[in-house]
Amino acid sequence: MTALDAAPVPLRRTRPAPPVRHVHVGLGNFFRAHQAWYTHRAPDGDQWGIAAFTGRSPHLADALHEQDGLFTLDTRGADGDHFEVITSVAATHPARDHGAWLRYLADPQVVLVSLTVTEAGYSRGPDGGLAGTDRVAADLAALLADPSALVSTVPFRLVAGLAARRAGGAGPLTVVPCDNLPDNGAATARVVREAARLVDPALAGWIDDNVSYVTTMVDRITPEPTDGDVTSVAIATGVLDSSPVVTEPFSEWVLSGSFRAGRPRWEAAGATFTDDVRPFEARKLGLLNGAHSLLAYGGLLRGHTTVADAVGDQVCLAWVEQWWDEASAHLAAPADGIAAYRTALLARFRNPAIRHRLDQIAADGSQKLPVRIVPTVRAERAAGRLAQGGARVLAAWILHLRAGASVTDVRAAELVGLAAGGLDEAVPRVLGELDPELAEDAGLVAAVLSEAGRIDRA
Ligand SMILES: NC(=O)c1ccc[n+]([C@@H]2O[C@H](COP(=O)([O-])OP(=O)(O)OC[C@H]3O[C@@H](n4cnc5c(N)ncnc54)[C@H](O)[C@@H]3O)[C@@H](O)[C@H]2O)c1
Ligand SMILES: O=P(O)(O)OC[C@@H](O)[C@@H](O)[C@H](O)[C@H](O)CO
Repeated sequence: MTALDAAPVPLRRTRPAPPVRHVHVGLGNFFRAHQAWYTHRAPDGDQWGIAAFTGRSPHLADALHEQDGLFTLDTRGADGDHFEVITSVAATHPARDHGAWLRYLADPQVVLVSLTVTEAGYSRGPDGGLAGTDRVAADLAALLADPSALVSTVPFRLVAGLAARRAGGAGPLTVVPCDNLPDNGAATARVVREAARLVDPALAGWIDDNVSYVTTMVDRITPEPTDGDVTSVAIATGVLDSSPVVTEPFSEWVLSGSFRAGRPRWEAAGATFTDDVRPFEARKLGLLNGAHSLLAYGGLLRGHTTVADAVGDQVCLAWVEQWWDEASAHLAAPADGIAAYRTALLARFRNPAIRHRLDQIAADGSQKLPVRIVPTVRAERAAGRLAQGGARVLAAWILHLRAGASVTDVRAAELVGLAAGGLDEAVPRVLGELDPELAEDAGLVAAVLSEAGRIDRA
């Protein structure tokens, strides 16, 4: 008998939601499987309700509002599925509900803002400063005209909220970015400071004095859920949840920095607090995310759909191992620790219950390759070597861009144009967009061209 032999029960709260003291931007799958889950498990989690805003589309905010912010986390491991209803999300809002955003930020009870807005969401230019995009210019003009105007970029949403906080005398606050960016605390501080200075230098000074930025390494493979997941959760639990999340058993959260006005006891739920996140971050970005990007571009070219499919292909697996050898040479961790990490990663990639689509991972290569692949390519060059595995990832990305129609990237139109035409000219043109020095390195350009030819024949 399945739970669905009876009519499925709607998901609704039977107890009051926790009081909101934490606001999140980027209500999506990863936030729900990770930060919301840590707070749910923290011993004082019932004092730390989260108000979560979508980054753009209202869909998930509306769907979760219908079920009081509750959702089912379906953790899929070798021993089957484990279901938990997560209670920490007290309220959900679409991005356009800017009035609610300003009210939360002006509330002294709210002392944390976390972010999962993708690498592209930070509006960073190539040097890490605030990008000179049309959206940034539009937000600046809007805020100069009206401090409560609706703005869309993350740096200006934060600046608008912090201006409301300063006006309301609500005191210090901590920002906790949780995207796959190296030194994400400093990266966030920089774009917020630059945006604030453009709006009002005095506000920028207040932010410097009252806002801290924590740096984090986050890890939990969380694919986009499918309609089938809604059905399988309903069958297994008897609960009608429109928006469950599927994730893997592994989870890691490493944080560093000071919290100006408190936080949940996330360490009691498994988070690690340290003085230096960098070794954790370099290992994860190079080994996990670097291999993901390799499998995404190389695996899609070889006709695969998911990470598990691609890593089951001996050609892709050999590519991953070669990439890992190159990346591992530049990691600070001891060799036995890296070997164990690689073994564990392979098991995570092979998890047959996690359908992590390669096209999801392939999005925004222009933002991901500079932090996942280019540091190893540069370090290998500095060591007098040419990273063949790294060159292969760059080649696979350029071939992916040349396929054109399926490219999802904040810079898609521009990059697809640069990647078109004769490959000999296209390779240095595209590499130059990642880093001009790469395009001037004749040995690297030749290696990328050669790998592009090999991938086509593999
Ligand atoms: N899914 C994972 O396995 C995983 C693991 C570790 C870290 N992350 C980080 O979390 C991010 C989100 O992943 P997800 O799986 O939750 O994706 P998702 O698509 O479920 O949610 C993404 C959220 O970010 C918002 N967003 C997207 N682009 C934005 C932009 N330009 N500006 C503002 N908001 C924007 C969306 O509106 C949505 O609210 C990733 O990009 C990554 O940096 C994800
Ligand atoms: O989430 P993105 O788009 O930054 O990258 C895709 C994957 O590499 C990523 O989500 C990993 O699954 C994750 O970083 C594992 O913790």
